Amino acid sequence: MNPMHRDGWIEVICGGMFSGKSEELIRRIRRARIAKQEVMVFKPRIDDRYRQGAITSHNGIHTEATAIDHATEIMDIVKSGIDVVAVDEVQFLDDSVVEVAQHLANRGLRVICAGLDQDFRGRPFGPTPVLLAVAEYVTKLHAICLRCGGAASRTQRLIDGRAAAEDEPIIQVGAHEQYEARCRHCHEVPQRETLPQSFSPS
Ligand SMILES: Nc1ncnc2c1ncn2[C@@H]1O[C@H](COP(=O)(O)OP(=O)(O)O)[C@@H](O)[C@H]1O
Ligand SMILES: Cc1cn([C@H]2C[C@H](O)[C@@H](COP(=O)(O)O)O2)c(=O)[nH]c1=O
Ligand SMILES: [Zn+2]
Repeated sequence: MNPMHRDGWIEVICGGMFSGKSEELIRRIRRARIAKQEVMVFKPRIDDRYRQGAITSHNGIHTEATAIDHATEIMDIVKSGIDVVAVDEVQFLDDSVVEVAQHLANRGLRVICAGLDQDFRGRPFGPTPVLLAVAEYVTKLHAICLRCGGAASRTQRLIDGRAAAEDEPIIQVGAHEQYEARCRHCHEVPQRETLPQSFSPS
C-alpha cells in the first residue's frame, strides 16, 4: 500500500425510492465481509416496514442491522476493531449524523450511508444533501419511471391513487402502496388549492 494513502472516507448512495440503494448497500457490506472486514450496520428505528433488526430491499434481500433513534448512538456502539460502518435510510436521522460520519472517517473507518436525496416534493431530504457535500464518493441511482419508463430521479407520493399535495407531512414510512418511482417530467406535486374539493381532508 502507498504509505501516503490513509484509510477513512465517506461514501453516499442516494436516489429515489426503488432505485436500488439498499441492494447496493447490502452488496458493499457483503463484499467488505468477504474481505474479512468488521462491519456494523445501522438503520433508524422509525423505519418499521420490515424487521426492526435488519435492512431489507424492495426485492427481499436483507442483512442484520441495529436500529437507532439518534445518530450519536453510533458513536456509543462502534468500538475499536470496526472497519466499516453502514447506515441505511439516513434521511430519517438527525443532522448530527454528518458529524458522526466525519468523525468515524477521520478515525480511519469506511462510512457508507444510503438514503433518499429528495422527499416526495422533490426537495432535499434531511441530512443526505450535506452528507453528499462532505463525502469522498457519491453514487446516484435511478429507478424506472412507472409513467414513461425513463430514469426516475424522484419519488411520487400517492394518496388514494392521486398525487399528494405539497403540504402533506414529509415523513411517511411506506412502500409501493403509497409511493412510486417517477422521472422529473412525470413527477407531480399539486398545491392544495389545485386539488379537487373532494380530495381535501376535512
Ligand atoms: N420502478 C422501479 N424501478 C426499479 N426497480 C424497482 C421499481 N419498483 C420496484 N423495483 C424493485 O426494487 C428493487 C430495489 O429495491 P431497493 O434496493 O430496496 O431500493 P431503494 O432502497 O432505493 O428503495 C429493484 O431491484 C426492483 O426489484
Ligand atoms: C419520498 C419519501 C419517502 N419517505 C419514506 C418512505 C419509505 O419508508 C422511506 C424510503 O425507503 P426506500 O428504502 O428509499 O425505498 O422513506 C418519506 O417518509 N417521505 C418522503 O417524502
Ligand atoms: Zn417519466
